[in-house]
Amino acid sequence: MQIHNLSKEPSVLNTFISEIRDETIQKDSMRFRRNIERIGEILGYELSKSLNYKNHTIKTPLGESKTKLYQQDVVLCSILRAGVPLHNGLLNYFDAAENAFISAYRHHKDNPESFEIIVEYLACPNLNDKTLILADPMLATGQSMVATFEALKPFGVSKSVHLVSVIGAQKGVDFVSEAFGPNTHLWIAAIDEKLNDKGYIIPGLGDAGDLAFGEKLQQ
Ligand SMILES: O=P(O)(O)OC[C@H]1O[C@H](OP(=O)(O)OP(=O)(O)O)[C@H](O)[C@@H]1O
Ligand SMILES: O=c1cc[nH]c(=O)[nH]1
Ligand SMILES: [Mg+2]
Repeated sequence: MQIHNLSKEPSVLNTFISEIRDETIQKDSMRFRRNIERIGEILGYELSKSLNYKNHTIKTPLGESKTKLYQQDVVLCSILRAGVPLHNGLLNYFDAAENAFISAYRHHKDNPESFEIIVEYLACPNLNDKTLILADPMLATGQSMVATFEALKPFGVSKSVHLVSVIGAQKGVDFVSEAFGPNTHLWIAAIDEKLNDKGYIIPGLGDAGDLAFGEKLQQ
């Protein structure tokens, strides 16, 4: 897996990351969602540089312009709930992408320290020979990404896989790096040091789904 950690090079992206982490600014849920969306746009732009391009000639009113355009074979799959604003950001740039949605949540069983990933809802187009982008803002243990990819297998074999995430823990990055094959990429805005005993990224930002959409009752 090729890991593209965008925070290695300082840019305006750092401002958006700082705002979603900041315990005061992140309380503005509209700003939180918009910042995740803006980060999705930046990650999508960087990812776009790795796609396949073909020569095209565009007729302008005054002549012809030669350019290269990417192959329109992108399927954008996001993990509910926190994936929704990231999905919107990516879709802002991949206009004609097909879309898949999957619900994968961490179900805490007997104690807050242990959980299993529950996949319930899945809507997905044919993935054969497509460019699959799997998006989830938080890559903590990496189990949600791996469980999602497993659940997508009956829908076909994509020609390439791109994971897109905002903040990851090194442990989760190592886990997906091992689980996904060589023809895969991870596009990520920041990689943090560790997880706490409840599987939250430290320093991270807290609970992305709750910050974007409000607290949910535990099932
Ligand atoms: O890498 P992992 O250890 O699998 O954890 C990451 C997952 O946890 C969060 O989802 P959560 O269960 O909080 O659901 P939500 O989006 O509905 O809040 C997050 O959005 C990821 O999907
Ligand atoms: O730190 C974390 C880990 C999982 N999900 C979140 O929203 N935050
Ligand atoms: Mg959550």
